[in-house]
Amino acid sequence: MSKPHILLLNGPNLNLLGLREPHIYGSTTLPALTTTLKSHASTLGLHLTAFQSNHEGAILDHLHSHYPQAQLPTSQTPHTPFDFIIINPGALTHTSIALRDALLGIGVPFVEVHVSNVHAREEFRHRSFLSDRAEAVICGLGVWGYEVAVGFAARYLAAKGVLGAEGKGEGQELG
Ligand SMILES: O=C1C[C@@](O)(C(=O)O)C[C@@H](O)[C@@H]1O
Repeated sequence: MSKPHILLLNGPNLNLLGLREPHIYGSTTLPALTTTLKSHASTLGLHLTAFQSNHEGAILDHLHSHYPQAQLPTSQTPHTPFDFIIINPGALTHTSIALRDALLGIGVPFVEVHVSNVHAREEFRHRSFLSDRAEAVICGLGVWGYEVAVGFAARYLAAKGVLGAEGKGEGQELG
């Protein structure tokens, strides 16, 4: 069985992770985080690819690339289908019906991650256009939240039979 494909999708301004407002988002950069997550995913039997964009349309195009038959901009080639998505949509969380529609359109299960506790911040950050359709929402754990999401993805895919027993990785026999 080939490794299930997890997409790590980061939205606007998350390329500035580790640099922007470190008192809120910490000091880990996106490249460093991505390296850690790829290796964590691999230990769990998953193949993780990462995409970040500051452009809503580019994010939608990337999600649409799930469908090889979709009409994509000529510059974009189709990707292998995703089995699971870990998404931090940044500010698009609070504004983008188009992103919600794209995620629901491709029908791939996803977890919504926020580095900060959005509920302890400005009121406009309390609303999400995605949370009610997410398998889970993780917020306020710092960048560790992404690692938790990878662990969740492994368990979720194992429960669905997409990830073989050899790839479950985490956990131990009890009793
Ligand atoms: O860009 C971001 C980052 C964020 O998604 C987070 O990870 O905490 C929270 C959003 O409100 C904000 O716009």
